[in-house]
Amino acid sequence: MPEAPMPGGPIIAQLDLELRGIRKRYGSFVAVDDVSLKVEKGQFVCLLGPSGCGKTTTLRCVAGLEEPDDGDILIGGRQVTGDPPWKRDIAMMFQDFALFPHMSVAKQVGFGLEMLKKPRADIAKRVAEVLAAFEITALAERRPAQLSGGQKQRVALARAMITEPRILLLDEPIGALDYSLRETVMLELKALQKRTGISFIWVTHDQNEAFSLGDHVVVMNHAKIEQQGSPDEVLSRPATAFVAGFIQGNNVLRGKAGAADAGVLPVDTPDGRFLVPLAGRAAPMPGAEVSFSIRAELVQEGEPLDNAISARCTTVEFFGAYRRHVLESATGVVLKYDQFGAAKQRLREGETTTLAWRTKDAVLHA
Ligand SMILES: Nc1ncnc2c1ncn2[C@@H]1O[C@H](COP(=O)(O)OP(=O)(O)OP(=O)(O)O)[C@@H](O)[C@H]1O
Repeated sequence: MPEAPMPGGPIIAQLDLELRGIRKRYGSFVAVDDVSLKVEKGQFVCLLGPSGCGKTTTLRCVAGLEEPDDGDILIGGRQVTGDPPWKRDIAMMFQDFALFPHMSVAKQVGFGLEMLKKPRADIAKRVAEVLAAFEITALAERRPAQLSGGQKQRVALARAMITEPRILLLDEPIGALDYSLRETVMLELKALQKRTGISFIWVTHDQNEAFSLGDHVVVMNHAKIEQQGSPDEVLSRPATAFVAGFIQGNNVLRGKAGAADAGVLPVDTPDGRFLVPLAGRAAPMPGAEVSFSIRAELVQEGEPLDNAISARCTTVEFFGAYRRHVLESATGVVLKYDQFGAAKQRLREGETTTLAWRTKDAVLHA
C-alpha cells in the first residue's frame, strides 16, 4: 500500500544547515542580529559583507565556537545547540590556517580522526590517502614553518576534509595567499566542493570570490542580512541601497517618490526626475525617501533614452575588456559608466556629457 502523504504539505528535502533567528551579543554590542538562513544539500554559500558586519561570528556560532543568545541552529535537521564543535558534523578552515606549529603535516591531517577516537591503523591508512589526494605526501614530516602559503592551505584543507564533514566552514580561506595563487585555488576548491557534495559556507569580504563561487550569496551589514539569493539575483536586483553601493558597478540615486502610474514610479532627485519600475514592489507613499540603482554597464552616453543626467568625467580607468568612467553630476552625485570594446567616441577626463538609461534597467530598493 502506498504511504499516505505527510500532513501539512510536501516533504521538504533535508537541509544541511538551517539558522533560525540567530542573535549574538558581546555585552551590549549586537554582533549578529536575527540571522536566518537555509543551506541545501551540497550548496556553496558565500557570506559577504564589510569588515565587522558579523560574518565570522555567524560562522563561529555554526561551528560551536560561540553559542548564540537566541535562535536555533539545525545541522542535517538536528538541533546542535550546546554540542561541541566535533559533534556537529562540520569542519572549519581559517584564513591563517590555524595549523599547530609543532605538529608534522601527517599528524595535523590525522588530528580530526584522533579526536573522534578512530583506531590507529585506520587513521594511518586514511591519512596516507588524504595526503596523496591533496598531493602533499612529500611534505608529511614537515612542520608548518617549513611550508609555503599554498602548501599550508592544502594541509589545512586536508585536515578539514579528512572527517568527511557534512559542512565545511571557511573563513576567508584564500585571504592569506598571493594574488597569483588565488584564482587557481578558488577553482580547485570549487571543483572539490562539487566532487564531494559537501556544503561549503565561505566567508569573504571580496565580492569577486562570492559571486564567482557561490550558488547562494548572503550579503550582511551591521549584524543583519541585507539580501540573500543567487549571484545573478543579487547582482541584477540589489534589494537595498547598501547592497547596491557595496557591489561594484552600481550607480545609486536618492530622491522623493512621486505618484506611481502603470507600474512606474517617478523619483525626484536634486539632479532631476527619473522613472523607476516598481517591478512588484508596493508603490511608496508620494513624498517618501527612496533610492534606486542602475548598473554602470547599462548606462549609455549621449543616447536619447527615458532618463538622462548631465555629468562631468573626473576619472577614466582601464580594465582590459572595458573602460570605466567616473563622473560627477551638477549636485555632486558620483556616477559610473562602463564602455566595452572599441568605441567611436571616447569620453575624456574633464569633459561634460549626458548619461542616459532605459527605465526598465533601473532597480528600486526597499
Ligand atoms: N569576542 C568578542 N568580543 C567583543 N566583540 C566582538 C568579539 N568578536 C567579535 N566582536 C565584534 O563583533 C562584530 C562582528 O565581528 P565579526 O568578526 O563577526 O565580523 P566580520 O564580518 O567577520 O569581520 P571581518 O571581515 O573583519 O573578519 C565586530 O564589531 C567585532 O569587533
